[in-house]
Amino acid sequence: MSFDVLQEKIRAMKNPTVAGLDARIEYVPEYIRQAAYEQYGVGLKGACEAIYQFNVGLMDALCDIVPAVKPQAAYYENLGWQGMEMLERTIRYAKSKGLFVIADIKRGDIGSTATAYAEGWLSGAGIEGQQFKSFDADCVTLNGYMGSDSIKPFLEAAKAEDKCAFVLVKTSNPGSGELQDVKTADGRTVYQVMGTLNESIAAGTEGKYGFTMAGAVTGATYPEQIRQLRADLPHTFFLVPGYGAQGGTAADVKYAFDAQGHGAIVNSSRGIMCAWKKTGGDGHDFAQAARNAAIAMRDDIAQFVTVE
Ligand SMILES: O=C(O)c1cc(=O)[nH]c(=O)n1[C@@H]1O[C@H](COP(=O)(O)O)[C@@H](O)[C@H]1O
Repeated sequence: MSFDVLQEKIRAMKNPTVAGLDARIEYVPEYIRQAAYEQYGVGLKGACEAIYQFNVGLMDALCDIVPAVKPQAAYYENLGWQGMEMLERTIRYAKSKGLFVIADIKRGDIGSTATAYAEGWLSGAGIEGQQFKSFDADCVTLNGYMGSDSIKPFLEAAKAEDKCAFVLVKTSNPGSGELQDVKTADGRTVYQVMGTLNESIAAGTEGKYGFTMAGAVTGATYPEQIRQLRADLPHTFFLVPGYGAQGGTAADVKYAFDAQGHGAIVNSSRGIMCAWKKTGGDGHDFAQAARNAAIAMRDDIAQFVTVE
């Protein structure tokens, strides 16, 4: 249970960051796309193979400096069943390289349906009384705004295998305040209510670092809210997206960490994947450019946070 596995990896690499794998075909260098199209044709299959080659190159370049990857399911669903098959291969490859895999699926539904999602992404599909592995991620993102019964099935599925989940609390997007910042009768914001509910659902699952298996998503674009949530939720591990491409800085994300530099991981997707577009090259340097961007992000955050 809990976030111990991820926290250990972060400590070993002294790097509390996760590389997003939000693979759009436009992010893949021309030479990789052309090779895939020659073999498989211009279409869904060719695009999937190009993205897979790109993902593999990124993971090879990043796996000794970044502890985790976060493939966003939308970019794979976008390509139909072949995209989902490629996502499964991407997850398997990531795990073979020792990377912790956060499947960014943002699911949320009634209990029975949540159970089906949880089996699919974490514990395996239940068939004739047995569990058969499907996507087998280490962690998922959830939209828990349907309430605790939409989250609990994931925690049940995660428990058996030391997996975990991040639940949306205060998201990074411009519209997040429209509902999440609304004040309730007792003066708390909706995101505070969500964060507290989420921590209470998972109470008792704290691991050796003190964090439960139900983490929270807190966007880098709202540093004051992160600071408040860190104080409110001492047992909640934070996923902090919005660094880089969305404007979040190292000075903003520092509030997500506790005094030991534990309890949070910061995501960058486009900032790492698309780094090659800023080198002036033709894309053959994409892996080195991603690696340099990941190292720069690590060092940037290290100015403010020391992981003990
Ligand atoms: O759950 C998430 O990861 C997430 C939550 C949130 O509030 N904001 C947010 O940007 N994300 C995801 O984090 C990634 C951000 O990508 P970049 O802006 O390219 O670094 C995308 O995969 C988003 O779907």
